[in-house]
Amino acid sequence: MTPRPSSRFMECLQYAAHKHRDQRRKDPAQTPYVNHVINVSTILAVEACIEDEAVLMAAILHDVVEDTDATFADLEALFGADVCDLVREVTDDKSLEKQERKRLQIANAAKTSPRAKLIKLADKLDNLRDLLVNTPQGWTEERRELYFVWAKQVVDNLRGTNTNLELKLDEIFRQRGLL
Ligand SMILES: Nc1nc2c(ncn2[C@@H]2O[C@H](COP(=O)(O)OP(=O)(O)O)[C@@H](OP(=O)(O)OP(=O)(O)O)[C@H]2O)c(=O)[nH]1
Ligand SMILES: [Mn+2]
Repeated sequence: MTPRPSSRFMECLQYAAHKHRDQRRKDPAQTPYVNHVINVSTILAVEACIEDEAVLMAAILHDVVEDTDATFADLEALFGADVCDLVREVTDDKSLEKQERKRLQIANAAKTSPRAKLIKLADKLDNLRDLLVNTPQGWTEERRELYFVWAKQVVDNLRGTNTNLELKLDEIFRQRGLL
């Protein structure tokens, strides 16, 4: 029988689409924000062949606490502690200065659990694929280049997690002369 998405997974999609409904990405086309989280979960399912449903659900929810009014308590009540804890692992503390958040992403990457590392790798892969073809609104070329350099530092601390995703990221870093 053809597998179908679980009700839990569908509820995640619906919840993320609702919470991110007024947000747009920074690309010139102002893509709906939810496209990004769908991309991240799809990268994990299709390109990394991940079947761990909590990981695929957490990928859909990975920016919902960082960027909307959703709380970890909401996620735990709706989707359970396992999914909630994964989202917690990949959520930046928005109360910190931006430079400190960027530094912590590099430092914390190595300490993250293997399942959360998968989400972080797919997140960076989607952001970098976008940056290869778009310059976010208001960004200079230099800022775009610095994002590639910073993302490589994060990815370097996530290695040994998924060969396929790491090969695809390395292809991008090679293209940008960083490898
Ligand atoms: N490439 C790209 N990025 C965009 C776009 N729109 C929003 N973003 C987000 O912008 C972040 C990078 O911009 P920065 O200036 O470094 O960070 P900031 O959003 O905290 O100011 C990425 O977050 P991140 O911390 O790297 O990851 P995450 O927040 O997605 O988890 C990415 O998700 C877009 O159109 N293209
Ligand atoms: Mn993201």
